[in-house]
Amino acid sequence: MTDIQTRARTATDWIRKNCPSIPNTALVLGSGLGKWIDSAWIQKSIPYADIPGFPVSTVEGHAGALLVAEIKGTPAFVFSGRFHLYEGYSPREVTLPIACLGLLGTENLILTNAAGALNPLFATGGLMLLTDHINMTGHNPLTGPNVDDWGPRFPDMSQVYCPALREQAMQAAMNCGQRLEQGVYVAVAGPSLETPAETRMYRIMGADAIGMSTVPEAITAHHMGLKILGISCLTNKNLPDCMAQTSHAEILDQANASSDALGSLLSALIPNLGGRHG
Ligand SMILES: O=P(O)(O)O[C@H]1O[C@H](CO)[C@@H](O)[C@H]1O
Ligand code: HPA
Repeated sequence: MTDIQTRARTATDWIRKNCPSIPNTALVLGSGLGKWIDSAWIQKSIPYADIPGFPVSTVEGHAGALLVAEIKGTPAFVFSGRFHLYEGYSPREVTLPIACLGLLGTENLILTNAAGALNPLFATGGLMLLTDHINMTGHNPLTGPNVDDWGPRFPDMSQVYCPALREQAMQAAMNCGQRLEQGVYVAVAGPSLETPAETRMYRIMGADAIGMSTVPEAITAHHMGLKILGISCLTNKNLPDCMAQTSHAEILDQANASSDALGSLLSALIPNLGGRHG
């Protein structure tokens, strides 16, 4: 067994023993995107530091706790805080919580993030559904010996973001009267933000939004057969010809401001996802 397999199994066994239920849906909250979760929905909040084998969150805006919640009556795991490559974690460590979900048998995974808008038509504060991604991190969480029990050596990536979940998300947005853009997310390693020349390159490559997360998680989840939905909150415009300065503080402020819109969308969507636990 590889070290990461052992850590994932240890963490999974611990979660199984210590959580009142194993929900069929899990949500990863991006930077500053957790304000909408009603404290009354949280059955249990487990600091990552309590889960053996788990990394700990080091970035502001990422609380670092696994919440066992009921979102409008539907059970969900909420990862309040994620891990990024720039924190110094290996690609496998960054996605360890996702591997645990695969081992627990959770079926639906919603990945959210704060991202810069590369598409000039997308507004700051808006939400974008991921139709696809480009991995420019220079890393892949599946590097190294393949864990055959988890998935194939060469996973097909022709459809990472589940079309049926996307359709349901579009429907939920319509029901909430919300605009939901659709586009391609490019992941970079960070932590430095992009230069105008880099921004121009990513736009020419076909990306609509840019961030430093989500893609490693989506690769691991897809490898293990989870159904994935990705939603970016567009916290800043990232346009090469009128590049405005930005900072993590500004990104967090905008994520906070947009968090209620994300919350309305997810509260409308999650109860309709269905599956093992409804
Ligand atoms: O992708 P999330 O975790 O939302 O965070 C985004 O916000 C941070 C930059 O401010 C980066 O970590 C970027 O990836
Ligand atoms: O403009 C950005 N670039 C990279 N990551 C980000 N996360 C939020 N905004 C950005």
